[in-house]
Amino acid sequence: MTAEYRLILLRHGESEWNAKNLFTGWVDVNLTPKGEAEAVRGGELLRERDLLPDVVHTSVQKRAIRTAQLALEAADRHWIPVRRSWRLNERHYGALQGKDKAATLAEFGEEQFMLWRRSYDVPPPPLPVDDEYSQFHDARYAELPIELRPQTECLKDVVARMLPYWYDAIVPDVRLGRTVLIAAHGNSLRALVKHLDGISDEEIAGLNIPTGIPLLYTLDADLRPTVRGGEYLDPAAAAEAIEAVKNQGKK
Ligand SMILES: O=C(O)[C@H](O)COP(=O)(O)O
Repeated sequence: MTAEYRLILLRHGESEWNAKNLFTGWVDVNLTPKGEAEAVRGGELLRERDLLPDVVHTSVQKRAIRTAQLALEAADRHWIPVRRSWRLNERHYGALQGKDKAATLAEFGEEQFMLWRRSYDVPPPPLPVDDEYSQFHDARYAELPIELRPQTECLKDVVARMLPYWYDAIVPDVRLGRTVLIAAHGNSLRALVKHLDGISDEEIAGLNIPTGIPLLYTLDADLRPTVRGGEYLDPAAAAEAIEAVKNQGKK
């Protein structure tokens, strides 16, 4: 019989900087009340579908951590083991961190804006380590060798730093037959989806992940998705929210 494993991806709920339309990256902003409600709804969807996580993996950023906590509370799974890694953090947005998306689009034009936002291998300019929006000296990265602390990243960089965690920390949980919840970010989840679905470097530009809606992947014995793209637990809300993410900056 073919083994089937369950993996649930959850982008954090709306953050304060999502609401303000600012590039965020590694800046540690909180959830808005709407984002908190999205996280709770995400947990309710898990409970309704009997997809109760056995273990949760999060980034070290509070919008993902709090989303996981709120979702697990709503699913009555407060008690499950938690693991966190900087490798699940949002893409470091370099010098764009703290900048308004619409103003950046107006200043640099659509081509450059989309290159920075969605190209696979073009990072934004680096963020100086002493910039007000730099996290280079943040306590949570104190044990991270300085050569691993990014000052900017493209999606290709995120794939490279995320995959070791996937293979070494998440896959062993999946292989044990646990229902694994990953609470992370738009671009760290795009990196994982690219890997799982075998999406090309070009095609990945068109993939957007909405906040707060669980995305279920069922994986076969070789950890390949049985359904390419997985299944959003609220497909109608996901479709609408994906359009909104795609058009950020254009309003
Ligand atoms: O870091 C950010 O600004 C967002 O979380 C992701 O933004 P993006 O959809 O513009 O890449």
